[in-house]
Amino acid sequence: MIAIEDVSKRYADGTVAVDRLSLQIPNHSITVLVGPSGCGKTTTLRMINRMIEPSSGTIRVDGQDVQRQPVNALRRSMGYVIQNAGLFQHRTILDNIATVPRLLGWSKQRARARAAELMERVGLDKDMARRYPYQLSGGQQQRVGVARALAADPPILLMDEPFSAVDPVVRRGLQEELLRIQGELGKAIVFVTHDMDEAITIGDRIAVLRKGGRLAQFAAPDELLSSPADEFVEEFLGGDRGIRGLSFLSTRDLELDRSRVFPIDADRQRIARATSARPADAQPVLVTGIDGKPLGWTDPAAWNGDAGTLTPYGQSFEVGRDSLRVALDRAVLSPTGHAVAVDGSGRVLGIAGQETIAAAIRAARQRHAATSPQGTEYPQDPPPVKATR
Ligand SMILES: Nc1ncnc2c1ncn2[C@@H]1O[C@H](COP(=O)(O)OP(=O)(O)OP(=O)(O)O)[C@@H](O)[C@H]1O
Repeated sequence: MIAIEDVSKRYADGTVAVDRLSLQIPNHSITVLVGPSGCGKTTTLRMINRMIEPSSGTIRVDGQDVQRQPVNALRRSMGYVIQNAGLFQHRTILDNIATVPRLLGWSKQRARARAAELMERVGLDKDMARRYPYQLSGGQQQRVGVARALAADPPILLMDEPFSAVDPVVRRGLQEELLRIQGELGKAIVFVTHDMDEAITIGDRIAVLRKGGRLAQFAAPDELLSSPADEFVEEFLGGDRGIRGLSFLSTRDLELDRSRVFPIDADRQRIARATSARPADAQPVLVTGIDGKPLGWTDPAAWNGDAGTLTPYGQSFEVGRDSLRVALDRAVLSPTGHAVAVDGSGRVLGIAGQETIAAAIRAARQRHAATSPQGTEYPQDPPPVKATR
C-alpha cells in the first residue's frame, strides 16, 4: 500500500538523514522502522505524510504519488501518534479525540459520539471524557493519542515512538492493546521505535536502518532473528537472539507428562502407586483443584491432602497460544524445573520439564532445517499469538 521508492532526504545543513531508501509497506500489517538514534526513522515516517518533503525519490500510497496530493487531505487520511501523545491541553479528552472528525466537517454531536466509541475501543473509562490531558496518566494519554489518530478511520496509522515515555508494564499493555485493535481494524501501521523488543513484539515486518538512513535489512521478526543480514544487524539484535527466536516456536506439539498430575481429591494410595514405580519418584507431583486448574506442587510421599501445604506453581503457559520461549521461562522459574501446561480455560493439560522443552526446540529446528530453502535456524510454524512473545 505504501511504496517508498529510492527516497533520500538531505537537510539544509547537508545532513543526509535518509539515503536512497526503498520499502514496500503492505496493507493490514504493522511495519516497524527500527535502528539507532539518528538513523532517519522519524524523517522517513514524516515524509510519508509530508511533514517533511523528500529531496528525491517518490512515495506512493495505493499507487498515488503523495507529492501530487493536497497536503491537508493527505494528512487526514493518515492517523499520526507521537511520544507523549501531543494532546491539546486546553481541550477535554472527548474533544481531543473528536478533532479530526470536526476538521472533516462532522457535526459536534456525531464527532463526540465517535470519540466516545473510540474511548471504549482503546480501553479508556467513560468518566475520563470530560477531563483534561493533565488529569490523565502518561499511559492513559497515549491511549487518547491512539484514539485521536483512529477517529476518522484512516487506512494508515503513523506512530513515532508512541510508547517510549511510559514504564515497561504500561508499555506492554499498550503494545497488547495495539495488537488487539489491529486485529479488529487491520490498518497499515508504520511504527517507529529504537527498541528491538518492541519491534519483535508488534512487527509483522521490521526494517532495520543504519546511520545515514540506509536500509540494513527488511524482514519478518523470526527471519531477522535467525538470519541477520550482517554484523550491524546482529549486534543491534543483541546477544540473546537465540532465546528471542524461541518466541516463534509453538508449544502445540510439546510432549506433556500427565502421569504426575492429580486432582486434590485423588486417593493418596493411588498417587503413591503411580509415582513410586518411577526412577524419578523424588520429583513432586502437581495437584489440581476439582475444576482441573493448578493448585501447586507436592512431594508425593509427604502429601496429606491439605492444599495449604502445596508449593506455589508460579505461572502456567497455554498450549498452542504461548511460545516455547514462554514455556522455557516458566520451567526455569518453576521450583520443580517443570512448567505447567494449561488449555484456554486454565485447566491443566500436563507438565513439561526443561529437558522435554529443550528436546522440542531441537526437533523444531531440525524440522525447519529439513524444509527451509535457506537452512535458517527457526521454523516457519504458524507463530503463536504475538502478545505472548
Ligand atoms: N531539521 C533538521 N536539520 C538538519 N538535520 C536534521 C534535521 N532533522 C533531523 N536531522 C538529522 O537527521 C538525522 C536523522 O534524524 P531523525 O530524527 O530522522 O532520526 P531518528 O532515527 O528518528 O532518531 P531518534 O531515534 O534519535 O529519534 C539525524 O542525524 C538528525 O540530527
